[in-house]
Amino acid sequence: MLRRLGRLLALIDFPHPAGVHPLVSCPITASEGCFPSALRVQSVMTDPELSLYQPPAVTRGMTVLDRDAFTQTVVVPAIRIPTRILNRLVKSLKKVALQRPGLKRVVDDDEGKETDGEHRLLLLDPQRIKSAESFSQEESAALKALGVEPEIRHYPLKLTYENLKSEEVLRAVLPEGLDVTSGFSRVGHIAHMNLRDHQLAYKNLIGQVIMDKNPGVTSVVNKTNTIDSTYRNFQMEVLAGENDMVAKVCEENGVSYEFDFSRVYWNPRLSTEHERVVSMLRRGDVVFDVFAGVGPFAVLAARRGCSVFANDLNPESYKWLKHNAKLNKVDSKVTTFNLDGREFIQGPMRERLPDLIKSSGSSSAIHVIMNLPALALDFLDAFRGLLRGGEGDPNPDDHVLPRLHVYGFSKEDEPERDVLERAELKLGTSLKGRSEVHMVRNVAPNKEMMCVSFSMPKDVLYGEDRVEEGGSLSLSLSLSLSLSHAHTYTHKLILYNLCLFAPGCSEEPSPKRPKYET
Ligand SMILES: C[S@@+](CC[C@H](N)C(=O)[O-])C[C@H]1O[C@@H](n2cnc3c(N)ncnc32)[C@H](O)[C@@H]1O
Repeated sequence: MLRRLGRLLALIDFPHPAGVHPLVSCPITASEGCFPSALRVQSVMTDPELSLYQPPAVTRGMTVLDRDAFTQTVVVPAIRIPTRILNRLVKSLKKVALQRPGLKRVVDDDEGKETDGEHRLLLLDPQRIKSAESFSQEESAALKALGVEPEIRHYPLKLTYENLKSEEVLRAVLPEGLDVTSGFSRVGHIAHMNLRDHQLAYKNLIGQVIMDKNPGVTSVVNKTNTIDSTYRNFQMEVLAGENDMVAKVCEENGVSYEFDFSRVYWNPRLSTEHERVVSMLRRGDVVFDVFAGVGPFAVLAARRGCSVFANDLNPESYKWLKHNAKLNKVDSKVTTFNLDGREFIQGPMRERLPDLIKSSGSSSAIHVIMNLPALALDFLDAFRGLLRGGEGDPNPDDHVLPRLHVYGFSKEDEPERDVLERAELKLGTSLKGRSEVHMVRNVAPNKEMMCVSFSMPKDVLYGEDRVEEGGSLSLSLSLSLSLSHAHTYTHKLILYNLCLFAPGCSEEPSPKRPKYET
């Protein structure tokens, strides 16, 4: 029967009515023998731009998901293969075989039934196979070698919601021409989306589709504000599924974390960065994690054999930080604090540093991690004069001093230079020759997340410039540094004029206006 249909199709090129997409066949509410539309396959086969699925018009603008409305019968090319060589040939034709979620690509052949199932049909991708000539040389050779005619048949295929990809469903629903991007971050059972304005009218349907199409996702949430809260957590709205925000994340390295995603900071895109920094640590090293969150650096470092002092201001992060240390059986290696970062540096860290510096050397090192990119660089002045006049050697070797890894966002053209200069400005000294800058990731158009790593200069820790909590930097020193680092004429001029009023500010000649800058 199918062969007869195929022959018929090869002869007829039906015109399709205006406004009807040539590929659109009939909704499945009609019987499978709904051939008038299936006959339009001729046009389908000649238009490479068309995708297999062209949604029924009733799906456009849908806001409550009606899965049945997506069902459709399309006609796809197929090749008839003797069952005994099926496996061999399917392997040779795998590049052109139809690939669809939940669909079998090898189906019974009506005629095969008559001949005791000696033949099956392999369904082919209509984008790749339009006629017998579409097969590649290798594919044609494989067919020839096994004695199979490359004759293309036409198979009416029932596509249901289950066989569609999420983009296909959303493209069918959302207004034509608008972006349907359905990307999300996965945090345990939660899919976390960031919908655009034009998608909001369809938000619950989008959530449901994401849940249907991604096994293991049982909750879909949408971010409802930008991440500008103190604790760096998102406000979110549940679009579909359960309202359980306590997620369990199992990382590839065998570490698990649990936390309430609605109340703490967690970014699945940082796992490479966590591993990069922790790979620099050695067993026996000491780590101070100033903005630890729920512990992705701290727990990983402790698992590597380091002693960790981890701090976070958010009481909820602190709770899960302790929980995660326990969960990963490193609670004896992680001491936790619930303090402001500056208090942590000037309190618990300051108390421990003299002894640690005394005992650190070739076998162990001290690391300080500061991952709060919007603000961490501003906390660096807390190290100025931190150990001045205290216990311990006031003149230790450079290599025993802490190594810092400080994160910062930059929107400048030269983000490496920008974050390094901001670090120098806050420390009141140059980091020339003792720092590295790493680009972590692009967080938004023209906004980079950077990490500056450097060994803390002795003169910062033991120098004069003790800055108490809430205190200000030495104005003259800051101005001198910024003046020597300013790149634009305007910037230089402002700083130069401020310097004139700051006693002790280094005297640089008045900046010259370059020709190209106004
Ligand atoms: C960007 S998150 C980083 C968390 C974790 N280190 C990571 O890599 O995923 C910054 C963390 O700093 C905490 N935080 C914000 N302000 C703080 C402050 N002043 N002192 C200490 N922690 C703070 C937030 O609660 C948040 O957990």
